[in-house]
Amino acid sequence: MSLLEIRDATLKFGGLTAVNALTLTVEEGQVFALVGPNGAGKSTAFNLISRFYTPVSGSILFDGQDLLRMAPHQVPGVGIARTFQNIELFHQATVLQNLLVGRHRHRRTGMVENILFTPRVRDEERAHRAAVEEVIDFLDLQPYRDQRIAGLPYGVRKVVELGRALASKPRLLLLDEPASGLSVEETQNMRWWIDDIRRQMGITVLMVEHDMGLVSKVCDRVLALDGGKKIAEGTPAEVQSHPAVIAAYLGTGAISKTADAKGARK
Ligand SMILES: Nc1ncnc2c1ncn2[C@@H]1O[C@H](COP(=O)(O)OP(=O)(O)OP(=O)(O)O)[C@@H](O)[C@H]1O
Repeated sequence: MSLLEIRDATLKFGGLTAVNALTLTVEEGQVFALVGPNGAGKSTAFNLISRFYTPVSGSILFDGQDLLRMAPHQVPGVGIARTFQNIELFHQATVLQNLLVGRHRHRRTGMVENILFTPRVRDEERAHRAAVEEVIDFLDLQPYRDQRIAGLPYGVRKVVELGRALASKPRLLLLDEPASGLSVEETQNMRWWIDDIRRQMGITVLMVEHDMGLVSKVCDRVLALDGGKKIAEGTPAEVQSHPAVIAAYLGTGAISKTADAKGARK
């Protein structure tokens, strides 16, 4: 059974079909990318999986479970975590506190136990701390662990957001433009982390990304959208050289520029 199966999903905003009969299958252990020019429907597809939007037709199954029967707040509980195009963190809280938020889905103790700070609460707290410290080590966030988000550079915030998603120990990680706004060096680090997230942590990754250099290095499979429709699917090389993809990007120059820039630093 595939980990994620979207069948014929369509979403409209008024008269605009943002996602048009999208069919997509992500296998456990894959790193899969959704690409396409601006307005192609990539973020909308992500928001369908997160259940922020409900398709007018089609189905979405996660590990065989019908995601469309779930409310958005139930999605992390089945093992799906995500990052956002515009980083979503608690700016006045520290890195450690933000990562602890990621542990929310694993909390088993109730409000009364927490007020009384029972031994069960103390044990649970220790386990959450240990899980978060593991993520801090993995992402080299030790120098920032007690700093507030508000004072951190953009590139570090981006890593913290990734950390918050990882702290929930998901089976599927949705990354919305993980390289956007990052320097060449930070993008390189992101590449290693995505590789390690798959290899060491065994987490499946589905990402939206414009940087074709990053996509071609970390992804097994790529699906290209344009105008809400699938126009190509295959390996990064197959999709990049597909005539429909070249035509969709024609004029934006994005696909060749990003590939050239990353190729140069290889
Ligand atoms: N909340 C909304 N209300 C109305 N139209 C929307 C809404 N969100 C997105 N759209 C439209 O739906 C289409 C797909 O948008 P979407 O944000 O999914 O594209 P995208 O591929 O993620 O683009 P980008 O790469 O610029 O983020 C676009 O035409 C966009 O203007």
